[in-house]
Amino acid sequence: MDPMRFFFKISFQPITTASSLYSYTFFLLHSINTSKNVHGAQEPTVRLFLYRTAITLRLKKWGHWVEDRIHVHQTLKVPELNEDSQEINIFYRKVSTYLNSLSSIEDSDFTNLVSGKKPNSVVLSLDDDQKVADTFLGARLSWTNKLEHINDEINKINVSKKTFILKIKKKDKRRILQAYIQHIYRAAEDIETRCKELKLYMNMMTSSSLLSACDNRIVNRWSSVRLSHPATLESIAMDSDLKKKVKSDLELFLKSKQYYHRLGRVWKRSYLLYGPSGTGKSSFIAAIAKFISYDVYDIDLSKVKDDSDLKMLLLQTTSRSIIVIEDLDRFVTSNNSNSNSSNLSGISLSGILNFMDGILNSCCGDEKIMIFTMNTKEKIDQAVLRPGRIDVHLYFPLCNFNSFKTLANNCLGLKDHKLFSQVEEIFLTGATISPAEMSELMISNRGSPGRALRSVITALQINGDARLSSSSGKNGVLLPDDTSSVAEDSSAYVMDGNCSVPVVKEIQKLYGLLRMKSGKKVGPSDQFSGSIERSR
Ligand SMILES: Nc1ncnc2c1ncn2[C@@H]1O[C@H](COP(=O)(O)OP(=O)(O)OP(=O)(O)O)[C@@H](O)[C@H]1O
Ligand SMILES: [Mg+2]
Repeated sequence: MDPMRFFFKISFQPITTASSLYSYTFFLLHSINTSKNVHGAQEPTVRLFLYRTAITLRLKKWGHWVEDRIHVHQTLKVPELNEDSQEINIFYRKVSTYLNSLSSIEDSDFTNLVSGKKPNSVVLSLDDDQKVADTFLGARLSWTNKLEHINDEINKINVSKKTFILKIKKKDKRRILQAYIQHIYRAAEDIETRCKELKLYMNMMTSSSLLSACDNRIVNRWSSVRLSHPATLESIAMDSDLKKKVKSDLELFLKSKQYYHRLGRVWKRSYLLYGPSGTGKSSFIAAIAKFISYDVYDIDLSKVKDDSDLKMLLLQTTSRSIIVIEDLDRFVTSNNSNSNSSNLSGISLSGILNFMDGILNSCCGDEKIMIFTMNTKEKIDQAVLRPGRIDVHLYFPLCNFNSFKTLANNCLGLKDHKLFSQVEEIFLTGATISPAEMSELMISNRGSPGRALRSVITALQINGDARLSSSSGKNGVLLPDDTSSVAEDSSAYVMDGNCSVPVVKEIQKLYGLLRMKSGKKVGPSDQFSGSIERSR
């Protein structure tokens, strides 16, 4: 046989099974024998290694065979349907998901490939009567996917019954069975979460007729679509350290069920994303949802009738989800705090505060992330921002040179270009632009990177000029208490209420401007494109 053809035939099988290993051994030895071996001295070593590995595997298999004959085993059945109710046995589903994820199924000589739940995904699936091995806490277990055909004498039909059969040593059963079942549940839930198709839920308007028609019934207030937003954490232009911190914060949250429960707290975490328009806040929410595989419940407050309607919406959310309220600053401002009302007719400020941290959060399944977005947090009622209601504050700034580079890489595939230095110099003058505007310029000129960068430079110059002329009324000094986007930008540096850093930033900008006007080249500023502030 042509060795290359043989190689292609076997190369899709993992090498870990004995049979595959024999095939590889055969192929390699065949190649060694048929080709002129340039490494002639190594041939015996390779041959020895392959024989030794294959023999070890075979001996291991025999060892298991002998062990299986010596020990008393017990067999446990997991039927697809519950015997009494004939409803689906949930544990059967979990076992199926779990077994199909085992690495030993990949090693089988034969297995099925079926389409997964995500578009274009393919997953492995056990075949009828196929056996698969597993190990847990040092015990060896064997599963069989049994399909029984039963003759139903009464109804005169043939019925197929699917069952998973677990073979376990009697001595191991008492020691590991309970823990093993919990392990299967946990692993299957993790896989289901990762593989599920994400959904975006939106609240529907409550019409009075709908409510009166359903006086005594709970109406589902959510409608859902597939969450198909293409943003990922990788595609968001953001300070890389900040991105890492957010990722590890989320990962820690996911692992902290016991911790939260021990503290007697609801297992939830709240984020505030704030910053000018077009800086990626909404895209970031979609990216987080994908990162942790959570559904998103997007609450449009203008469609919420009153406080109890808001409570009902929360009650109808499921665990492992992200609850989002966008543009909260439009609805809750500090002016309303005395009147205990929001800018919405039926919803009170206390209704929103209770929504954020109230007892209801514990009634609708925990493991929730709450995300609120706003353009500025200056005018928001401070009660909204207190720790517990908002755990992490994330600032989304306008573009700096680093985020420009990320966008140039994402949109134009450019890692470097001769015009980069010119872009950097303009950023040092304090000129800036939103990532939305920047990416739009790049995408519409993607056919010519040079033209795209020149259009970015022009846009930055125009924005810079506009900023200069607007600040000239203040003797050319950008004040830190300016409530324009500069003041917003400066809050990225406020950690634990220290307000001295923004002034430094303004001086840096002014310095950059003066250096550029005098024609001298300025080194890259150490700008930080975002911040993570924790309120604990
Ligand atoms: N930091 C960023 N990285 C990558 N793309 C971005 C970023 N910011 C904005 N964009 C792009 O700009 C567009 C608008 O972004 P997005 O809607 O997320 O902004 P936003 O902050 O939510 O704005 P608004 O406050 O007006 O709701 C999106 O298409 C997104 O891809
Ligand atoms: Mg948005």
